[in-house]
Amino acid sequence: MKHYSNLESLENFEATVDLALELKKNPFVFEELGKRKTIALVFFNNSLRTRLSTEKAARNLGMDVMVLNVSDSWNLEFGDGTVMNLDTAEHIKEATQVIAQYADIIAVRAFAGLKDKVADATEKVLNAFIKYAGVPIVNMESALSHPLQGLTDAVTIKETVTKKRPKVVLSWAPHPRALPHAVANSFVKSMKLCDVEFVITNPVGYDLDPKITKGITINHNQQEALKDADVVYVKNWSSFDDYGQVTNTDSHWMMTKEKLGHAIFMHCLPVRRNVVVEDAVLDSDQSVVIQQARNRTYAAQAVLKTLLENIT
Ligand SMILES: NCCC[C@H](NC(=O)CCC(=O)O)C(=O)O
Ligand SMILES: NC(=O)OP(=O)(O)O
Repeated sequence: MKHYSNLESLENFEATVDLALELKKNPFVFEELGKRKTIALVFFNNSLRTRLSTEKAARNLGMDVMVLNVSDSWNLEFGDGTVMNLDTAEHIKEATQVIAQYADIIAVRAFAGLKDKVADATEKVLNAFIKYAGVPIVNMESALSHPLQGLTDAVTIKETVTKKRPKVVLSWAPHPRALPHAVANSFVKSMKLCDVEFVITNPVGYDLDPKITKGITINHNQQEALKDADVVYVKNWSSFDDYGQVTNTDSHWMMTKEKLGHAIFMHCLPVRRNVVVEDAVLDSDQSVVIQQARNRTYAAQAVLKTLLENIT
């Protein structure tokens, strides 16, 4: 694996899930691997979990860590041949190569703009790093995917659910803001790689990219979809068809204790209480959201270990 840009980058998904579970038991066994190696974490957007868990993962492997919030740096230009006499002070071509002078691995977070479907699909920021930096790149949530989260979610289900071929439901929830599709996309891809019965439920007009959901049951009736679920993963996303728009805020789609039944509750966090999910769910033993956040460290560590082995 040269870069971790999406879940397909992994040569062996199942082995990586198992590696993350091993690393959770013994986090420091590879602490020599990353010695004298540096990772730069570059953020174009906010973060709590990804920022801290990726840093912790790198430190567990003996790496040095640097963090750059792009909002503290120069305004970046992405255009080709632009006459840069306006607001942008530095071109992404120089910026990526310069960061690579200080870092052996670069991890990048750059969300979808949600204004232009075609533009978001080009993964402009992630791909610029891959094209120009010349070092391995890790996706910390891009326009279309959040593969560190998708990997974590498979790890969390594997360690929590003992039932063979459990029923997993991805259930859309309302949200006041337009949110990206990345988390949902990577969860779908992750579940396609796991031995589970997988169903997606969302309102009409909120179907995810059909190229990603191909072969998966989408049920627009939430009650029907949730029947006999073992795992319920809740997430909001904005409309894909009416790209980036919030066309539905129906609170009936909020997850409740009653709807959850006997299932465990998952969410990538951050989550809006009593909008996306009611308190009674988050405050119950059925919620594994904190365990999920913990597992982010070991999923990131499995990815970084694999990348480090290829550069040493
Ligand atoms: N990285 C995990 C989720 C990040 C982002 N959520 C958010 O922006 C929530 C912000 C809010 O609730 O205002 C998303 O859905 O992709
Ligand atoms: N789940 C997740 O990626 O959280 P942050 O956005 O806080 O990093």
